[in-house]
Amino acid sequence: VMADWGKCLDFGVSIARQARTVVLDAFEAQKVVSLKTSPADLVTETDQGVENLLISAIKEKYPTHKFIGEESVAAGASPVLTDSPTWIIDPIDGTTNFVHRFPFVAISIAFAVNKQTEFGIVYSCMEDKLYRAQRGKGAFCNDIPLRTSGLEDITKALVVTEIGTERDDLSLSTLTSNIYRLLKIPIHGIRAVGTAAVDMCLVASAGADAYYHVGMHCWDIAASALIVSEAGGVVHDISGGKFDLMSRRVIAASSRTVARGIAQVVEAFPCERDDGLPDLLPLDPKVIGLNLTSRCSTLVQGTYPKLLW
Ligand SMILES: O=P(O)(O)OC(CO)CO
Ligand SMILES: [Mg+2]
Ligand SMILES: [Mg+2]
Repeated sequence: VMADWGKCLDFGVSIARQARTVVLDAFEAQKVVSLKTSPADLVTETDQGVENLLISAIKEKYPTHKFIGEESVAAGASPVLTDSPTWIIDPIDGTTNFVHRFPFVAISIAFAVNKQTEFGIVYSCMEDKLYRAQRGKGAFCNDIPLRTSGLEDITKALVVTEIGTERDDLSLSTLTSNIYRLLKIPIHGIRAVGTAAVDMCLVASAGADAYYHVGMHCWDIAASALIVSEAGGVVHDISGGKFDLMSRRVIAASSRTVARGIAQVVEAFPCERDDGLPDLLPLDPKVIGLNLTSRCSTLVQGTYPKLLW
């Protein structure tokens, strides 16, 4: 007998709605911003607050369930996916957008059992779009069924990717040469919304034809990967092979043909797996604000005068 996790999904939706009100309340306010892995990898008190709110609500209802949460991992928790029921949480996907008030931020919640995603929820907060999918039961946005575009011809594709937070030469040159080679195919265009979860939900809802990236974490893409496949799309590794949730490499597309076309031109840069090297994220993020580090002071002071710093 296959377990039906529908009740769990409903609970996830109800806490995502609560969490959205916290995000909305904080959106216009001044934010205390800290750094994680790079001068462009930001976190705020709201990220941490929303994650705590979600995890404590789930713990109360399902005391035996496990968690992989972005900010818990940043604080030292180990992101290992076991066969136990596990909630994979990104409390704010699009923190840079959130900090700048660029109005696309999402709460991403996935639920996996036996390492298989059973449901995914992506709440695009400012748009008030609640995307969800349950394995084998389709994908929806605000209760409207979703279907990918089905596009086969890559030369007509609108492709979404992210710029990411890596700022080393190898990552940046791979990132820009990938975009260059895609544009040279040619394709219709490249977009980056600033939240991988929403990017992939755009593929699920046919606003875009494909998404690819190297360097996202499982909490960025777990929920939306299921939403894409339940909407009739395909989800692959960047090589075109089988998707691996912990590998940080993904192509989500309207069709196998478009996915293959992207896999042919896109290269991966080395990227530590989520389950292999938990020390990737430092335990003690540097608080900027008054304590500006020299490597980010120009960026911070010169570019974002409206913020707390
Ligand atoms: O804002 P977050 O959760 O760090 O995620 C980003 C990763 O670059 C966008 O998906
Ligand atoms: Mg994220
Ligand atoms: Mg996040």
